Amino acid sequence: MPPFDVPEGDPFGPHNLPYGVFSLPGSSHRSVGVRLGDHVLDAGAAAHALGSPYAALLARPTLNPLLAAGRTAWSDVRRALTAWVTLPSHRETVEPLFHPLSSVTLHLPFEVADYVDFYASENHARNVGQIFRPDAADSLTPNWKHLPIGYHGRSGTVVVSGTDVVRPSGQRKAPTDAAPLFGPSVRLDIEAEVGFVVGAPSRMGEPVSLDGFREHVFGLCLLNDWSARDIQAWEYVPLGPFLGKSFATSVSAWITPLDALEEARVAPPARTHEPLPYLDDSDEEPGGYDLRITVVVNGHVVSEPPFSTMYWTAAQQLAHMTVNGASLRTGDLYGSGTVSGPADRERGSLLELTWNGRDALELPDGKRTFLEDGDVVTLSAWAPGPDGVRVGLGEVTGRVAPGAQ
Ligand SMILES: O=C(O)/C=C/C(=O)CC(=O)CC(=O)O
Ligand SMILES: [Ca+2]
Ligand SMILES: [Mg+2]
Repeated sequence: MPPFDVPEGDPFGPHNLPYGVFSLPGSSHRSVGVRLGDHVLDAGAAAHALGSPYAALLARPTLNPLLAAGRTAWSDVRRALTAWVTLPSHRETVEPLFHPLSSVTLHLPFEVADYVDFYASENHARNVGQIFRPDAADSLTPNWKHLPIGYHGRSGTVVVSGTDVVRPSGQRKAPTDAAPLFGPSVRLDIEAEVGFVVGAPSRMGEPVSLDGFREHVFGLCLLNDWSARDIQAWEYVPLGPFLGKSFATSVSAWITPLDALEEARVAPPARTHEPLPYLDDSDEEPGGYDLRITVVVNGHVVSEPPFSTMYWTAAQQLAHMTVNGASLRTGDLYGSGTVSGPADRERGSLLELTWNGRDALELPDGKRTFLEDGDVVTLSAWAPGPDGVRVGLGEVTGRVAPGAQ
């Protein structure tokens, strides 16, 4: 059982060390935790016991102080943690500060400041374009290859993995309906995404360039952008997503630091249009990440979206988000946009997987177009790590609870 002896090849070995926030049974006290195997280390308690200068940053109920501390502190803390969980000399002190994962409650690990969601998968954008705008000349809008399209979402409804999602009610109007109807959504969907967590803030009026990505972004998580397609299709013209998406966004409990994902960096797809200079990453380090996502509905794998296929990178999204001088705050979260690969079973939404409900998925326990009450959706992912060992990205799960009638 000792966490020090985590099996070789474990995706949550000492090469990973994602951060979260946990509490123990019967206690409301929240602590910053670091995952090792199937245990969580009380990072603040370990820092205190070892007399670390980072004890004050880590002995907090949220990751925000650590996020705000910036890249040098992030690297120092990670180096220290790696030593604490691997050096035999620390074992006696640190080992009692681990708790089995099964015994703790995981919480939303940071206070979400602003939330932005992008639209960066070309496969997804083309699929949705064909479904929502079948009469348009091109499935991509004319701006798509020139800027990463996004919208500001609702940060107050970002919830941690495991939180039930109540089916939203709202207006819908199919082209065949004479007038709008009101009631619980009948086209509740998921969107498999990766969320990027901003740590270091920026100043208003000062855009963050592509190479500022690593200075400002701490790490990433998995994100499910729950979407009510019927509400969305009726409301979105001309200002974009609103109530069809603002009711809930789920994130994984573990934030994987960018430093754990060095081996996963890959070049994004070849650009078919030369971007404007502030988005031109041709001379930058590879901005893509090779993350392999799995989408599971009620225990059945329905899709395996490959994040490496995303056209716009997280660094380009950050540069675009701030090019007008908008500032970053600690705890800002931005979603990559739905991840859809080129193959049918690589699509990141039921909208695409069922082609707007036309082609039901045949699951072992029945057909599925959109989500039904009681359905459980789980996104998980891993990335290549050092020496062929995987970096586990944890999971984000949620159950659909019935809406108000
Ligand atoms: O093309 C549209 O009108 C709508 C697209 C979406 O719903 C996707 C969205 O939220 C962005 C994304 O996740 O890629
Ligand atoms: Ca989305
Ligand atoms: Mg959402």
